[in-house]
Amino acid sequence: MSEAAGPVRLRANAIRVGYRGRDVLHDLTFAVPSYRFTALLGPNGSGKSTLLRALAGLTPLRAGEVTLDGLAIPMLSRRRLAEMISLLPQTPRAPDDLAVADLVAQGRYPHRRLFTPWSLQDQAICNDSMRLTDVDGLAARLLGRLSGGQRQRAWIAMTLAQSADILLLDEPTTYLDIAHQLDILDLLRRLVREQGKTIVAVLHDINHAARFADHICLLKEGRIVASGSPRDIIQPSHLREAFSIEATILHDPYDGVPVCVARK
Ligand SMILES: Nc1ncnc2c1ncn2[C@@H]1O[C@H](COP(=O)(O)OP(=O)(O)OP(=O)(O)O)[C@@H](O)[C@H]1O
Repeated sequence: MSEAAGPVRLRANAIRVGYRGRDVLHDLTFAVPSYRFTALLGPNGSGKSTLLRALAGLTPLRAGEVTLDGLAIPMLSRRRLAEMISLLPQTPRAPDDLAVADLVAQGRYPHRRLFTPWSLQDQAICNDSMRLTDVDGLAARLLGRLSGGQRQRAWIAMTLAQSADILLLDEPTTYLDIAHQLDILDLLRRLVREQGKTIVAVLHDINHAARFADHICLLKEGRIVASGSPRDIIQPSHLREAFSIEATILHDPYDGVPVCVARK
């Protein structure tokens, strides 16, 4: 169930990850579908953030390996990895007195060389990233003076400015109002369709995953319980197994997308 049907660039092979004495991911294998938008869903504590960090090469593995284009991640330099993979963590940190434009410019660091001046291309990419995330009007504002949602969009802009092929996003819609949630999810889908990005995003909203993702990977207690298309995964049996909920699956009369109505 965990194998992707299409091409695969990023792959976790039987990875075991833990903190102190406890394993959190148990010999988990996951082939990230390339050029697709994958949603990671699962209950709190099921290991979604841990898996995302492991895919980004930021977590020591107790067993197994993560490979990018067939190479184990430790074989790649930090710079090379950052050119290929951009991670937006769940709670990113930056000084409150940093301006939005300066945060977004940080995204360019893997592409910059010592003594190379900031280029027009760097600036154009940052401007584009801010425009796409609707923070271009906030470029001069300090992070500490933004709302939670504005700050989250600034971080997404920084993640985009990195120009990586693979984006790993931990709860990118947190703090966003419904219109901005839909904007960001639509943007992610367009980045996949129009720019050939590969995206894995931790989402908590089953219906957003059903509507926007091409692929859903359902985690429970550090294991993948189901992985496949939204239609295959948004099923009462899978949702019961992962979340212990009773779900009724309807279909949006407008476009037929599955809609989950959940009860305990
Ligand atoms: N730095 C850490 N030190 C110790 N335990 C940790 C650490 N980070 C995560 N854990 C534990 O690992 C397990 C998986 O956590 P993880 O954050 O990956 O889950 P998650 O599915 O992303 O959860 P959530 O939906 O709540 O964000 C949890 O039991 C958590 O308590």
